[in-house]
Amino acid sequence: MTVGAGTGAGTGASAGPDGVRTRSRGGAVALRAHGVSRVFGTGAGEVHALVDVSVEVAAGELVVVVGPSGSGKSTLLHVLGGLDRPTSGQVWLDPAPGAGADGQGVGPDPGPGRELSAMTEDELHAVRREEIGFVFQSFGLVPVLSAAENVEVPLRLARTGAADRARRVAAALAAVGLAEHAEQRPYELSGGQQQRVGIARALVAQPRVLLADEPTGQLDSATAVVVMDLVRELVHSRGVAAVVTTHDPELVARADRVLVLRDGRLAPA
Ligand SMILES: Nc1ncnc2c1ncn2[C@@H]1O[C@H](COP(=O)(O)OP(=O)(O)OP(=O)(O)O)[C@@H](O)[C@H]1O
Repeated sequence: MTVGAGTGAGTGASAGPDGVRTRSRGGAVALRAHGVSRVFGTGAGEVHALVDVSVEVAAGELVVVVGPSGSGKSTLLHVLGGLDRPTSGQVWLDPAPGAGADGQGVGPDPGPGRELSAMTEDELHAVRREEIGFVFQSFGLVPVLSAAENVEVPLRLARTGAADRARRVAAALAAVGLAEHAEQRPYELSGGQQQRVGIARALVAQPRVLLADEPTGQLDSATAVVVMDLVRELVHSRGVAAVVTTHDPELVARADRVLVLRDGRLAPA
């Protein structure tokens, strides 16, 4: 685990000259933010929720974001996942390695990667549906649907064929240890089981990126550790680039790298 992440003491990590928080595992960069700021206008004035945040996340890397309440963790996740747009700065999926404007892969131009922050709403919808999995603190399951039907939702949205859907839902439920619970509705499952359904749903469409906002916030600490271990195992085995926010120090130990946000800024390592 690398804490602070500026210097990246893990495998294959390095700090770019522009202070980009580089990856700590060896996979290719899957997600990259450069100089991202987000300002909210409120009745009381401007809130600078994110200030000049730069970060890279590699395929197969689990990055955990910590920080006090209001430090910008959820805002960062929303901007990384295309649920919100930065006021300034850019977010890219699949930035090309070594294609930066300065020839070292660290400039503001990432080469032929796809800039999330410049996409139309329709393009963003498609990318969020097909390439980004979201996990929520409150699970976000549809109460009248079974576990299998909840997991199936992203595949229906992607118009995946019925036979393929059935196969992939069964595999996703098996991957989170819920093969025996496919027909149960959320209220018939424990909190940990419900969140495992949420994780299966997030991963069933085989996204490149997984974003989880306090995924264990409603779970007791023993269950939280089991769920986080599952997330870690799936992220590593499937090569997904994952960013997870948490307040729970126990979960931080599961991270490949920890980012600390304070007042919207990444704290130095
Ligand atoms: N839609 C919004 N409009 C105005 N201000 C907002 C909005 N969303 C977030 N903020 C403000 O931006 C700052 C960062 O909020 P954010 O939710 O990202 O923090 P957080 O670290 O996730 O907090 P918590 O740990 O309590 O969930 C806070 O001051 C918050 O009040």
